[in-house]
Amino acid sequence: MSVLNSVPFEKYHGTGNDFVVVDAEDPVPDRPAFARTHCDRDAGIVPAGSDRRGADGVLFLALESRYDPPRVVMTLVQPDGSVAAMCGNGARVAAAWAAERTDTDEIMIDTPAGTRRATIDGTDVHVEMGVPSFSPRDVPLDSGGELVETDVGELSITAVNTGVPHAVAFVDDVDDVDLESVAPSIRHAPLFPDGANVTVASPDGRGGFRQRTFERGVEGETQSCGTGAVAVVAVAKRLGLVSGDDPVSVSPPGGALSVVVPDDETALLGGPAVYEGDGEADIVFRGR
Ligand SMILES: N[C@@H](CCC[C@H](N)C(=O)O)C(=O)O
Repeated sequence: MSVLNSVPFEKYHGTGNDFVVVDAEDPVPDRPAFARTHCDRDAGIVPAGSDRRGADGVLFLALESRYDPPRVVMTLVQPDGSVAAMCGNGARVAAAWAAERTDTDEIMIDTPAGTRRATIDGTDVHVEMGVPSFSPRDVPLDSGGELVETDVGELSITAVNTGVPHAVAFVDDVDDVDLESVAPSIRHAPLFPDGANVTVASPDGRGGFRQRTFERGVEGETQSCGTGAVAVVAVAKRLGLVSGDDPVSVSPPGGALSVVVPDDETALLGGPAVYEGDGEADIVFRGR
């Protein structure tokens, strides 16, 4: 491993889902190596102003401020070096970062899963997340039909794509699930040719849901997952647990999100995006 130089970074989190943010104008030749090294929870970077080491991913953001509304191209490189097609909390962070630089309250975010519109209101950011799909081609699933309340590993799951694939299981109490132990066999099940994020949800007693997600790419549980929160409400609607177009509160361990899943229109994800601190990160080649 050779360290040649450094780039400025900022750190943001969306309900505890935390990201190192690097301006794509600053060249980082080996992005997977950079993400593997700096996201490490034991040895990764700590920004000035924060004591949380490492991150759930690196957001490389390319701002195109000549457009109205301004656009930002978002590339999320995860701690295992993979690139995620979409990230709900990452998109909220990308919008907050771009809004800060353009003094606007509306941003278009270009992601591998499509272009998403975001609106900013103080620290709250709402992102249009697209229409969730249960189709085997979209999830994707190695199956002739949709996967609804089907036993896979130790959970009864429903598969949905909300920008990335999720296997969602409703349980009595999310705290009773040993996620690190039950999730990997589902995350790697041959049924999911691209793998899946594994999300469990239980009623919060107030009409919303509690949520926990084991993330592909992080290969562990995160404090929050935005595509997972949308997946919870999409599956809840599919199973008849909720109806209508009203916002539903979804609470991962890191905070509270607001989710709207209309029948055939784009879903909406809302919640805070918070600046944590900044610093300089070594540029790393041939990372672990
Ligand atoms: N934390 C994200 C999801 C990131 C992508 C996921 N790990 C994958 O690879 O599918 C979110 O907030 O949506």
